[in-house]
Formats: sequence, structure tokens, C-alpha cells
Amino acid sequence: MDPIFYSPSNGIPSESKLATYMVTPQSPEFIPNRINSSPNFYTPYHTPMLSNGLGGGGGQVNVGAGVGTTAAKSVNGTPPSLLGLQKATAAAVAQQKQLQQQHHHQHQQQSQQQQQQTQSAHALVNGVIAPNQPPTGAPAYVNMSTPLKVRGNMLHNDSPTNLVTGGGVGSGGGGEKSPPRITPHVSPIPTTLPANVHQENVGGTIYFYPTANHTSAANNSTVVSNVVDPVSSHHVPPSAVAPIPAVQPPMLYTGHHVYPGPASNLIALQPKTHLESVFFLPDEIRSEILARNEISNLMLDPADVSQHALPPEVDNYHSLYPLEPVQALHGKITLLSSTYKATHNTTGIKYCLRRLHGFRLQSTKCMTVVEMWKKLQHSNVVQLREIFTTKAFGDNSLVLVYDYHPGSQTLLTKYFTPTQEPNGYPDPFQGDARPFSHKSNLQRTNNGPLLPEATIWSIIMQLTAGLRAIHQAGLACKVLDPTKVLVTGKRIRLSFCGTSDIAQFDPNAANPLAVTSMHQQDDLTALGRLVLALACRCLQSVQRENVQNSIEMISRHYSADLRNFIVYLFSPTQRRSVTDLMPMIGARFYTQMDALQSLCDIQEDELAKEMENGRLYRILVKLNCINERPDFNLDCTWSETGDRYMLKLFRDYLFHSVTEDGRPWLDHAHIVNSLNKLDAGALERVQLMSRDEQSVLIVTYAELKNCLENAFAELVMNAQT
Ligand SMILES: Nc1ncnc2c1ncn2[C@@H]1O[C@H](COP(=O)(O)OP(=O)(O)OP(=O)(O)O)[C@@H](O)[C@H]1O
Repeated sequence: MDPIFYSPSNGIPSESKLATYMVTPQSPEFIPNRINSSPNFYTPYHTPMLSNGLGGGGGQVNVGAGVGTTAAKSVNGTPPSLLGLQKATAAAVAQQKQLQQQHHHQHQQQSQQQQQQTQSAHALVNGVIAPNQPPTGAPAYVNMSTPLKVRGNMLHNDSPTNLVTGGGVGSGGGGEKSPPRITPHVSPIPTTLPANVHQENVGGTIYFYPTANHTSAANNSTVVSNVVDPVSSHHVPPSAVAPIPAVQPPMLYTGHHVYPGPASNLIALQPKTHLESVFFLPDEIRSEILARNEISNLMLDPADVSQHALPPEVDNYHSLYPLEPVQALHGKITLLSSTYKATHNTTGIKYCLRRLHGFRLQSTKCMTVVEMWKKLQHSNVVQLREIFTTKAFGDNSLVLVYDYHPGSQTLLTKYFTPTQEPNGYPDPFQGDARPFSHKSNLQRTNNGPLLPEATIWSIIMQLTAGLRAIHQAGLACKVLDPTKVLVTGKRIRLSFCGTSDIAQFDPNAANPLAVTSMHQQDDLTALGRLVLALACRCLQSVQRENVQNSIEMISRHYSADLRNFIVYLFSPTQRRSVTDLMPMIGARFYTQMDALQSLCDIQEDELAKEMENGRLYRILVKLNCINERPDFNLDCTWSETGDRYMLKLFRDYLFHSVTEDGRPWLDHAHIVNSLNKLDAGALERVQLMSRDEQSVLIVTYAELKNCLENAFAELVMNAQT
């Protein structure tokens, strides 16, 4: 008995909305050599016709024992097959008769087509019932090497007997028989079609014919254009920015996205040990990012919150986390201050809050200077976002909100070991150790060895860059000392700028900004002191009586440029400017720029890898939202039926493949490769197998992609209602 006349016993879902795809003449795999042969969707792949490229996606092989190898065809425009087996009933019989009646008519039609479309291609889409024999040389069968236990059994040369066509399968001649045609009707899933493409549905198989214009255009042109794939049309190769030359070289497009590996210039930049893990984020970057994320996510234990007497919420911020113990502001500001990390209530973004305890804002006039600071945006300055007063701490506090840079250290903690006994001096440069005295040497040893000159120049360049931006904005930093310079990785930032302007704001002063020029000179002196301390790696080296010795020491260990740079900044009698520092930095600027650009190259490459991962992640999210969904719209079988059934099998193909002896076959490349092809909607075919190993479905990635998009769109639509 013809198995098409009885319902399959393998539980294959009946409905299907298999996506369709178009194959243009540019897909040599699908171009028939014999124009007068109509596409035969019953013909096995190994027949000469199919090896010529007429094999299409969306086929199924039933390898049920006792039935032999059986193929079935769907009706009513649904794709054939696996998904349509349960519908293979009387309708199929009627259709079969209809097909036979139309057989002759079809030949006539095709002769006409031959005249009209001499060189055009017939694109066979859904509905090919494929046997288990892969076509030789067909790219789809790269994947067929998957060592699936059952698949291995299926790949031997037994051809299924095609009972519908009455033979031809295995005879090698099946492909030559033209299938009967059904009156064209609308495709179940018409995707956007180019205007120059005609679509026809034949027995559930949709054909796309280029129209005459298109055909002639194609014939006249020897340049192979891109395949127009309605499913993956947005996956065209990225267009070049450069103008397109009149004669384009033929483009070889893989059809899917794959990270091509790092560029040769990057290989040279990276240590050899990184070559093995070329497709993964280097451990250093990974651990750096993880550490930063961890720091950023730190939360206080509820018990600690009460211990620190922290309010649950301050203005628009919550989850306060102290970044330091309460300390007095240094220098002339005698206010107590605290620093917290906090999360914004609505955006969830983390900020750094600087609280001035018991501070009353005397006048709102200072908002002018606050606005100036808020506008100042520079990569070497921690940006001020807003200020507000609050009583949430139980006093009158002023809070300055700055950007938060997790994992930051101050220059003090990074390069100087703070003196054990600060002797009550709030100024970090104060102390009793003398340069080159026993204590001072000891201190420098504690602070570590002298810094390489390149490191000092790198810090100088970043500090002067930040300072230049501040001075150009008509402001002054005022707090340029090792406790207020943040180091985040290799980035240097001037922090808590504007605090002094607000804390020391005199509402009675005629023009508070008038003294800015003087403060800017102070900034330059502070910069000189900071660089001197860094070069000596000793805070006491900047004390007035030690400066001479310290500069001599720098002359011995560093270049004359560095010495001159410091001497210039230590000359308060002349009017100095931050822009005068640039010539002293000189060609070192180019070294710094080169290092930065190399870093950009490396990070861009890492981004390229992670972009791929992000893309694959999004596909997996979609797949997993669909696969195994227990209930959808009161339908418990939703995720197991229709298009979703293919996705389920595809999931098995991706993750649950086994070797011939039944061991899990874990191949990362297989998963990544398959997901990439799915994402691109490649026309390559993939062989999926039902869990009972009774059925095999051959579909293209384009079809799978359409299934995925449709099913996910269904979910999204229902989620929104
Ligand atoms: N914008 C920021 N992002 C991240 N961390 C920061 C930021 N500003 C400061 N920090 C960190 O907060 C901690 C405290 O900074 P703060 O300037 O208050 O330190 P301090 O040395 O105690 O100075 P002070 O004596 O003025 O309080 C430092 O460890 C610093 O790394």
C-alpha cells in the first residue's frame, strides 16, 4: 500500500508553514541544465537531475521500517513532508489525480517557458521530498558529515523508492520525469519578493521565475549579481564606504557571517600565547571587565547599611555604597566629606556621589559655575552631572553627582604608599621624610621602584589634556593632587572638579570667576609638584626644602625634557600656560597616539568577536523562547507542531548530535557554523532527523530562519496583547 495513503505513525505534525526561498540564476547549484525539464520534487538528490542542482529544500525521507523508504508530499500549499505526512490522506489522492491530469498541460507550459525564459533558472523551493542520499558536491552536505548515529546509517546508497512518482528514484532517471503541476496559488508564506520575480505554487512547491525583463537583464550582464533572498536579504555583504568602481570584481560572499580571525597587524601586536585563543576574549581583558562589573555591582549588606547610617534613598539615588571612610576634605576645605557609589532610581545607572557633610548652600549663584562644570566633557576629567542638597543623611548635606568609573584607584594608592603616620597633615605632600634621607629612601623603596619615563609622560599627557580642557572652559581644577587623580587601567582622570568652586563659593564676590586665572597658575604649580612626586616616587620630594635635591635626582635618572618640564612648572614668577607644555611633550605625543590607536585596533577586534557572540546569543534567545514552550495560547503542542517542529529538530541537530556509538558529539564549530547559517538564512540545506529516527527532513537554513522569525513574531505579538 502506498504509504502516502495512510497517516504516518511517527507523530509528525500535520501543519506547516515552511518558508520559501528564491533561487536566482546566480545560484549555480539550482540552475537546471535542461530547461525543458520541469522541476521534479520527487526526485532523489542522487539522480543526475538533482545533482545538476534541481534538488531543493524542504524535503523529507521516511525511513520507517517495513515501509521502506517513503516519501510524501504535502497538499494545499503546505510544504511537504515530514510536517505534512499526517495530511497525506484522500486529499492527496485527489491531488495525485489532478497532478496526472495536468501532467500533459505542464509539458506544454514548460515549452512556453523555455521560449520565454531561455536562460532563466527554475528555482525549486519547498516541497522537495528528498531521499537520504546527499547530492555529491552539494554544499549542503558539508553538514552531512555530522557523525549522527542514525544519519550515518542513512547516508548509505540505498535510495528511497518514490511511490508517488511511480519509480524513477534510484533508477537515476526519476529526475527526468516532469512532475504534474497544480494550479498556481498563493504561497503560504510569501515573503517580500522583488518586483521582477514571478511566483508560482505547484503542489505546495513554490517556484520563482525571473520575469522577462529580469531575464534579459541577467542575460545581458556577465557580472554575477548578489543572490536576492527574500529571507536573508538584509544579510547582504556590508557595502563599502568607498565609491563602487564601474566594473566590480566578482564578489564571493559566503552567505553567512563568520568572524574571519584577527588581522595580521593584530597578530603582531599580541603575544604568541594569544594565538590559540584567537576567537575568544583574552583572559586579561575578560578578568578586568569581570572585576569592574563586580565592583560596580557591589551592594551593602542590609546590616551594614544601618551601621553606616545610610539612608535607603537620597534624592533620585538609592543603594549607596561607601567608597571610602569619612574623611576631612584636604587643604583649606575643612568640611567632612564622603564618597559613595549610588544607583539612579529611574535609569539604573551608577554614579559617584560626593557628599559634603553639614553644608548649606549659601546662594544659588554658584549654579553658574556648576553649569560650566556640567558642560565640560573630556576623557581625562570625571564629569559632574548635577548637585543637590539633601537632609536624607540627617544633616544638611550637599551632594555632587559625578560619573562613576569602577575599579578606579587614586594616584596616591597606585604609586605612593601613604605614610604610616600622616602626622596630622591633611596635605598629602606633607611629611617629615627628606629626599635621600634614610627615611625617604626607605619610603621610596616602599612605594616601589622609580617609574619608567614613558609611564610618567603618559600620565603627564593625560593630565595636561584634562587641564587644558578645564582652563579653556574658563575654569580651574583647584584639586590637582594624588588623592584627586583617578587611575582606571591606563586612563588618568581629574576627579571631583568643581567641589572647591562650590564649597568655597563667595556669594558676595563681584565676579567669582575673576580669580580663575590665578587658580589656573596654581593648577600648573600643582601639576609640577605632582609630576615631581611621581618621578621621585616620593611625596616628600616636593617639600620646599627638598625640591632642589629632587630635581637633581630627576636629572640623573630621566631625560632633560622631563627635568625642564618640571622646572618650568616650578617657576611661579613667569606667567605659565598649559598650552606651553605641548612643545615640551614633543614627539612623545605621537608615541602616545600610536599606543592608543593600537589599543583601539585590538579592542575593535575584540568587539568584532563579541559582536558575533551577541548575534548568536540573540538567535539562541529566540530559539529557546520557542523550543519546549509548554503552553502557548492554550495550545500545549504549539512548540512541537508546525514550523516549531522544525526548530525543535534543528535544536536537536545543533546540540544533541551523537557519534555512531552514541556518545555526545560536542563540536563548538558545528554549533556556531549552523547558527550563523541560520541567522543569514543561507540556502544551504540541512538534514534534520525526528527523535524516533523514523523521519528525516531536509530544509534550507532560509526556511528554518523563516520558521524562527514567524514563530518568534507570534510570541511577541501575543506578549504585547
Ligand atoms: N568618579 C569615581 N568613580 C569611581 N571611584 C571613584 C570616583 N571618585 C573617587 N573614587 C574612589 O573613591 C575613593 C574615595 O575618593 P576620595 O577622593 O574621597 O578619596 P580620599 O583619598 O579619601 O580623598 P578625601 O580625603 O578628599 O576624601 C577613592 O578610592 C577613589 O578611587
